[in-house]
Amino acid sequence: MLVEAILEGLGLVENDSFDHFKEFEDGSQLIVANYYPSCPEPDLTLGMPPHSDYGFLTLLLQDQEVKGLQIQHDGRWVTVEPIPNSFVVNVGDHLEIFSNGRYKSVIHRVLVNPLKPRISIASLHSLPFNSMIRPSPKLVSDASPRLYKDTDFASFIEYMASHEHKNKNFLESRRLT
Ligand SMILES: O=C(O)CCC(=O)C(=O)O
Ligand SMILES: [Fe+2]
Repeated sequence: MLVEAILEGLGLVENDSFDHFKEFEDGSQLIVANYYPSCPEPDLTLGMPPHSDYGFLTLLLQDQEVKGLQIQHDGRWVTVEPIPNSFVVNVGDHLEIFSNGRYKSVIHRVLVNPLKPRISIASLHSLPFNSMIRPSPKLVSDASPRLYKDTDFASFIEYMASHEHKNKNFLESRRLT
């Protein structure tokens, strides 16, 4: 549903939607359970450092009681208040690449709480692990040149094993300019 709406919003439904839908239906899902112990000195550390998610979309179930997730917006960190019975939906690197920059992968981090531990569950969705992710050809033109290199899981592993990740994030490593 979400992916359909996004493809429609990008103007791709009438053109090559069937190929895309099929690939997404056969796509990958990675579930991550995060546990952040309480920390007596929360100003000295982070639960999770700033990053963007590898994948197309992340559905995140936040702890209902203990906040901690922050997104970077206009150069500031903004706390994402937990909303009962709802998922936070994050745009990941693959959607930024696929949409040739029309959607922006969101940088986020997690603070720790001085008194209570926090739990979150993230479900990362993308194309199959062996698929190549590239800007949709329909979104590349003279007016909107291709911004990202081809990207697959192997390139992510290569990046993680390299020294590059100390200097820039994965998405930056895929930029052509
Ligand atoms: O714990 C959270 O709220 C966010 C977790 C997260 O960013 C991740 O698992 O990638
Ligand atoms: Fe994340």
